[in-house]
Amino acid sequence: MQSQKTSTPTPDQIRRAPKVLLHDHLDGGLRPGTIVDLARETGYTGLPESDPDKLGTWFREAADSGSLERYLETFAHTCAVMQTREALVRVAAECAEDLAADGVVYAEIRYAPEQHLEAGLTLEEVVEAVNEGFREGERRAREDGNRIRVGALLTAMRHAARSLEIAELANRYRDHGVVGFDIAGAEAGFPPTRHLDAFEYLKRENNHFTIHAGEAFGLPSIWQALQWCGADRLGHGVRIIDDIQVAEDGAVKLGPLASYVRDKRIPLEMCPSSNLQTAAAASYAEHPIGLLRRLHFRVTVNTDNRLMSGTSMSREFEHLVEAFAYSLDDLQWFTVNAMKSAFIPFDERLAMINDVIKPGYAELKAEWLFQQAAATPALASGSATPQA
Ligand SMILES: O=c1[nH]cnc2c1ncn2[C@@H]1O[C@H](CO)[C@@H](O)[C@H]1O
Ligand SMILES: [Zn+2]
Repeated sequence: MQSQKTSTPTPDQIRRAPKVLLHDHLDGGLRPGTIVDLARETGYTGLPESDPDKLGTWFREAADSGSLERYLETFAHTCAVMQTREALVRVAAECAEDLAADGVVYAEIRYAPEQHLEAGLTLEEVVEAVNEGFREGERRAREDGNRIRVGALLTAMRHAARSLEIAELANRYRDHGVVGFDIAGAEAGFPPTRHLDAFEYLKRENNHFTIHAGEAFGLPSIWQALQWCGADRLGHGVRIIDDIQVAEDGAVKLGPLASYVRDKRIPLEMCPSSNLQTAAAASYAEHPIGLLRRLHFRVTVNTDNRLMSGTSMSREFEHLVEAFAYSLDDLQWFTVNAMKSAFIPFDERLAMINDVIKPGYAELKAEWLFQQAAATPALASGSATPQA
């Protein structure tokens, strides 16, 4: 009899598996229907479509542009409707609710407070509104029987000049819903060292940060993020592949930067679908995540922008299962990697791994046993005696 133990996880199992998300933009994950509602309520007339389904399609297609710069243009519409306290609370609450319904148990959601000041909110009011929304979403998730914990990462835009101010904001809200800092936006022409003062400040404060690096620009960006700025994690980091040589016989040689990233267990926040849209990778099967996972880099799987990529954590896992035949053990490995790399305290990360993630996967991994028993009713009724 063939064991089902190693069979491919089903979409339903993937959805029920506990998942951890470290790289997801608040302004890249709105429900299309919410964008339409908020545009009406706030008087924003610039939306390209007014029907939610068509608007969702518009975002996916417009973001499917082959360039990070064009991909980022779509955020003008989401940021436009996220300018009031009520809008931010709603978007954040729905974010937590949607992630929890998808089986995400821990998420770090990022956004750039400086992009939400157009209607007169202060930076503090933006952070407090988003925090309120996350708490509301966690509460609604509990009511629905789901469990999720959400922390915020404050992003500074790399083309702008407010990074030190945003880093100070992140530090001030450190024990109040904010768990770290990030820089995002166009990468080419805006190297991480442009914001060195912000990173040096956070290091002096013993605070945590990640840097978008190695997405639309290569090794120099990753090198700066790590060796000049001291990033705890890399947002994307896919281009680390440029420092890895695979010979025809399969022998692998890591260059000095790739060795450093692997040796120091630098977490890579990989976002496969987003990378296909910005042409940082050609297909799921060719995405560097396959090789990096085999080489035991500290790889994590993320959504980046659920709206623009029409994705979810479950969808990202499904794509990878299809491309690389990953098992539940592989999905657990990605999830434990992500939890180890989170910015919350060590004891909480450990409890999440031991008390939530491992038991969740253990339960899923045991399902084949019971499915098999149910599929052989003759044995259960005793009419067929198994041969010893
Ligand atoms: O993959 C990405 N690379 C770089 N920047 C990004 C990416 N996704 C979103 N943003 C940028 O981050 C801002 C704050 O959330 C978004 O408004 C968008 O401009
Ligand atoms: Zn991102």
